[in-house]
Amino acid sequence: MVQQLKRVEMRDSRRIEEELKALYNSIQEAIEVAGKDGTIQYVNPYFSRLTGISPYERVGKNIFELSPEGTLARVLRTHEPIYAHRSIMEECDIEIIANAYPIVIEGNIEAALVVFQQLTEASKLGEEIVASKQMIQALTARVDQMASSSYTFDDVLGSHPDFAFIRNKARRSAETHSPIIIMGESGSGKELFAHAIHSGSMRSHKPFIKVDCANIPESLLEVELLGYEKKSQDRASERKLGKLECASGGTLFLDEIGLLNDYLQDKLLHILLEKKFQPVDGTQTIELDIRIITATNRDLRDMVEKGQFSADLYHLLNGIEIQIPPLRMHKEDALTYAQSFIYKANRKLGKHVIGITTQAEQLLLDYHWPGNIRELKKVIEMAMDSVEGDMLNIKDFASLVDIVNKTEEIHYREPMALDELEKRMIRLALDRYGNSVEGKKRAAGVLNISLATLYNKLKTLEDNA
Ligand SMILES: Nc1ncnc2c1ncn2[C@@H]1O[C@H](COP(=O)(O)OP(=O)(O)OP(=O)(O)O)[C@@H](O)[C@H]1O
Repeated sequence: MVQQLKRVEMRDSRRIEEELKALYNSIQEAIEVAGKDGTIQYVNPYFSRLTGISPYERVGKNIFELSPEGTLARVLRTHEPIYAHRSIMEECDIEIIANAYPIVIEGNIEAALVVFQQLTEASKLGEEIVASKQMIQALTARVDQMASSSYTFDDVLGSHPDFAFIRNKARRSAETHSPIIIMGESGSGKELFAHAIHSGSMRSHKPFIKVDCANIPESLLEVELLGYEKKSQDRASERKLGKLECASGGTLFLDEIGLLNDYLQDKLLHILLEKKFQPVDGTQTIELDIRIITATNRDLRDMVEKGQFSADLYHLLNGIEIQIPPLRMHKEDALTYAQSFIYKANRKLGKHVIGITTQAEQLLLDYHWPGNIRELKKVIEMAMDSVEGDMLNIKDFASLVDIVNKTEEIHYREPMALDELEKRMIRLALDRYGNSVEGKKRAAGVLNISLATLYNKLKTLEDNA
């Protein structure tokens, strides 16, 4: 019975041996096996084909002598497998990539086996592709972080009821999936609103990508949006990611959409309808997953009526319309903005300005701000450059004084409370003749009141300020 069992075992192990030999012989990878003392026991036919070394030249030699730093010798020393190891096989001067394993029986290392291939251009390319993919993933994560918007609704200052109403509307619309058109004069805060809407949306952790339709030449805008793929003769392809793809998962902000030419309006319309696109000269189809926010300081509806803008595209983009009021319609907020710009400029310039004199504040409130909040920012920054004390005063806003004085005349065509009119006239006269005693005398003369009355009125104005 025992004899019978032994015969069966031997037959089985011979069968396994033969199966392994057939496998090793047919495999298109080089195999080499060394015993625990380093003696090479076996090389398969592919090993000889690849290296030009026959089994007779190889088997029986010791791997610790032939290649002490090679993978087989290292596995025999460490008992640990090695994966995807690149090296030059010195005996035949070919670059190889190898996996090596210990053969362990009942806890003891008995041998080691290495399987390797020549590192061809194709496999090198494969490795490079994997490395490139990893790099792209890392870069995409970085782009997501960098491109992601850093402005929120907390940065959108202003408490005038009309302005607060619009901000609330924008805040609510952020939570929807609708495309949004932001309209408003230049410098009124359209881009800031777009950032805040993105930050308040479900896409906030994804990129916020801006395309400035005004500043990119028409001829480049298509590539800017769609990207391109260029195949050269050596089949290596050059690819530039378009903004539509960069914004994937996030928000694409198309600034000055009114400047998009007919061809691109049409193209954008089809992309939005089909929800996919191909890069310029490319064959690959890319699915579209973005929210579009557009901005314009033009009257798009009027452009549609005049046939200057595609009606279909307008309706597609106009899910929710946000109309930002110009600063002159919420002038009271000018002082809040001014204070925040002073705070930022203090930090930038290392100054310690604490505010604005009442007279200068009045100037800011009187000015009509055609360039809106951006212009106010610039005016404050210029004043911060010249200021000497800790308060911005009227002479830090010299450029505005003349304009305000000229436009006052236009303002006074509108009816207003008599005490407001009196206050403005007194200020106008003092701005013109100065605050010295001599200046006040001349101002009183022009206003047709006594110097004492002027002093009394100034005192009352000061008390009420
Ligand atoms: N409500 C606000 N609170 C604080 N700062 C604001 C506000 N609105 C705009 N700003 C600031 O004013 C400047 C101009 O704003 P923004 O660029 O958003 O205007 P815009 O309408 O997009 O201008 P344009 O039409 O010229 O592109 C920016 O520095 C912005 O941060």
